[in-house]
Amino acid sequence: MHTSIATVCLSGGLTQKLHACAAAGFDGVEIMDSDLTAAYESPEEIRALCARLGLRIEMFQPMRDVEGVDAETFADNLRRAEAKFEVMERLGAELLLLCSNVATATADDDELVAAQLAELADRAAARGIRIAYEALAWGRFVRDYRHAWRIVQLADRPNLGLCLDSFHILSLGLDPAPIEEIDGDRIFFLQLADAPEMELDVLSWSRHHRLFPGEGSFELPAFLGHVLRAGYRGPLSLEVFNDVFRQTDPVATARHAHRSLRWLADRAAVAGGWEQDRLEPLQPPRGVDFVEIAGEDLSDVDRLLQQLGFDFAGEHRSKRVRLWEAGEARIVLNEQHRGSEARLAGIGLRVDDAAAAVRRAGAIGASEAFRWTLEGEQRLRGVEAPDGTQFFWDDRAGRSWRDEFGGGERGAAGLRGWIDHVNVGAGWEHFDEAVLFATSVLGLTAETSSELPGPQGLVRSQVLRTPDGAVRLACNLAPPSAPEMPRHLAIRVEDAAATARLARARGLEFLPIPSNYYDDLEARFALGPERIGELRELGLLYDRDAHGSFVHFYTPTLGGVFLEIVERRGGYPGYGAANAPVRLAAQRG
Ligand SMILES: O=C(O)c1ccc(O)c(O)c1
Ligand SMILES: [Mg+2]
Repeated sequence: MHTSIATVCLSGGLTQKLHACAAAGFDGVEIMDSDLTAAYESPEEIRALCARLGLRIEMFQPMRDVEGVDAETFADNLRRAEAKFEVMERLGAELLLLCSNVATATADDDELVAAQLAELADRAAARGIRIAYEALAWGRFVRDYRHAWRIVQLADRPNLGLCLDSFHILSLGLDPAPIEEIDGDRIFFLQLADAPEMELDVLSWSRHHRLFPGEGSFELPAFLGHVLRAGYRGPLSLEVFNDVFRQTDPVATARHAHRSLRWLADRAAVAGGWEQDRLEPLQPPRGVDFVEIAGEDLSDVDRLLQQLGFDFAGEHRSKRVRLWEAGEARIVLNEQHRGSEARLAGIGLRVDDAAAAVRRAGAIGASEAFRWTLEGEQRLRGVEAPDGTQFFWDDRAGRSWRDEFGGGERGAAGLRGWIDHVNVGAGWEHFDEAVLFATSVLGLTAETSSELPGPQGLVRSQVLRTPDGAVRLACNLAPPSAPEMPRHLAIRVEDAAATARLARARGLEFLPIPSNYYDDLEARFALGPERIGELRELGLLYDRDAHGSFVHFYTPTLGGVFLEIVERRGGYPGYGAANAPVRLAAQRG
């Protein structure tokens, strides 16, 4: 696989972008003329920089709105083209991207369009330049790649072919299967972009909301399969117009972009049954082994866990680390982090083959997590998520690392629990990347995202989980005004009311819930005075759907973390989303 990326995906000046592309491991770039025009470096200097960085200039987009116009306009377009061919020669670029005319075309006449493209191609041929014609979804007359292919066939020039762009094809709902009927040698270039489902005009959708493969709702592995089966062997090039990626660190974005291509090539290889570009198989985790909270002084978290009914399971024999347990729920408190307040720092996952998970993560470009490990201790290996949360894999069911803890008493307090879900949060600049990380590295499945009303506006929320629900992460998009939203850990218990009563008796204060909430609850579910009275007295939240019911409560926030206790009855699949506004408002105080 040859990888390429359009410079329009990244922020910064052209030379900065090129350095970022090279550092991320791309083999080539597509350059948009606006990037070159705004650069102080000459085309020769850009060419030399690319050569030094080991980047091929795969394609250059120097002009638009060329074909389907009257004779006078076309004559001027040819003059423009000659000037741009010269720039391409200086740049060392031999493939020119020509988008279908969106503005100046006056004739819906394939013969005329083909004749004009043929003339342009002949002039380009004299300079050794090839032209890739791309149907834009909002083209004046040419919007469908099959239409563009008919025109290219009519023009019949060896140096005129197609540029296929997944966005223009899939956004219009066009069937990608007939791509296989196109002669693969005439597909000169392939641009790849994903996108979320949206009700929006296609131009705005394309210019602002494209995503890297694996982050939206397009079936890109299947799409790529069609293109490869047509015989295309050119580079896979990302062309992602997105306001977030245009504002964030280009080095980080380029790495993120490269990871998305590795993911896509692997998925296409698996679906298509070919060996090339395969990664180690994805391993959906079997469960959560532990959750780690880190900070300088976690004594208030100790108190909280004791009040909730967790057992103190011991201190680590050589590190300032403590273990608390409630049945299958294991919480590690790590005080090796000077100067930081409590935060949710890591998650241990159980998999069948931890070494294979680490290899796959490395191949896809995830950063390995660093962890102090002393002689004789189990080495936990894992990776860092885009927001810095560490994920560790263990295939020994947690027994060996737990043996490193001593001096506690397991089973004393008697609370039985499981880690139900972990809210990992993500800043606005990491959200889409966090989704790709969870699917491509952790082997989780993304559910459709939803929006929860909060006191500072809607909070975008994305659940990532295993199909069996053994591992569930909730990723909430923090608003720019509150980038450090607290994260939380939800413990599932058999009886949330009993847990709440005991915790209250041990002095735990809950997040206060407004009385209006219980009036509303009674109106919605007619639970009866006794049940409502109990919920109100204990400060519990409630939800119900066709599958079952959900009772939960929240602890106060300690530093940057809080806990939630949940009880699921029947097959209730959700997270009490209806109660999120109450919780978010209560936490705001
Ligand atoms: O939005 C655009 O103008 C634009 C330009 C070049 C492309 O390849 C494309 O897909 C869109
Ligand atoms: Mg394109």
